[in-house]
Amino acid sequence: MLNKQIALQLNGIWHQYRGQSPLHFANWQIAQGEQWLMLGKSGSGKTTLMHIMAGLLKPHNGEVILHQQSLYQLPPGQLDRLRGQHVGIVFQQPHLLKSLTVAENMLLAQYVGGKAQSKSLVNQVLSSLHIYQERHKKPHQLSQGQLQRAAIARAIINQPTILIADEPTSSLDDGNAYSVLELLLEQSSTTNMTLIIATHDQRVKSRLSLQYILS
Ligand SMILES: Nc1ncnc2c1ncn2[C@@H]1O[C@H](COP(=O)(O)OP(=O)(O)OP(=O)(O)O)[C@@H](O)[C@H]1O
Repeated sequence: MLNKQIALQLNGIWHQYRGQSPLHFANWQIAQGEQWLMLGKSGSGKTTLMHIMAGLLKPHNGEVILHQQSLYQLPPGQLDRLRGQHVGIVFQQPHLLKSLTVAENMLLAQYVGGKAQSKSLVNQVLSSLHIYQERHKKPHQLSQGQLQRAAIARAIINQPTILIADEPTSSLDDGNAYSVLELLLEQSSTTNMTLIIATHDQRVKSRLSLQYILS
């Protein structure tokens, strides 16, 4: 059997917001290319854990190991670099700069990620997500489905090895939800990108078999 490379590992993580009960998270080992669902009722800590996994929130305790590096033991500059190199994030609400067009948002993401700015790569990614025609539009000129696809394009433009998506389909109608989900799964399969989707969405649950459940 092939020995799959471990992409991300959580050991002994818990976090406590001021004045709240601590949130404890079970240990989790994720191999490169795996496609996981993160499930849990509202308030169970899904968004918190995604931020911890992505290097955006240091937990009170425990270790996040991303490609053999213990994230929060790194100095901030190195943590940012490692995150920029490996992790793409799709937030619940698309994070695009309102004053820039879709294509300009992608070019900015390349710049911020320390990559060469490449219009041809931007065009290729926008085409693969079926929003090439919308490249000169600003976020407020897009439909919800187009906006979410643009957010996915922004998250994958730097070819992350891990994509973390927080409720990526919850605001979409059935047609758009299925197409966004298929795009995420296809992107993950063709590039061996690890995929982690937090969701309440029944339409998503039936398509992924690996599940991490928050209690
Ligand atoms: N910045 C914060 N300050 C204080 N408490 C917070 C903060 N962010 C989240 N919480 C609390 O932590 C708990 C977990 O929140 P979190 O957003 O991670 O849950 P979730 O599972 O993503 O919820 P939902 O499915 O409703 O989005 C909740 O009780 C929430 O009120």
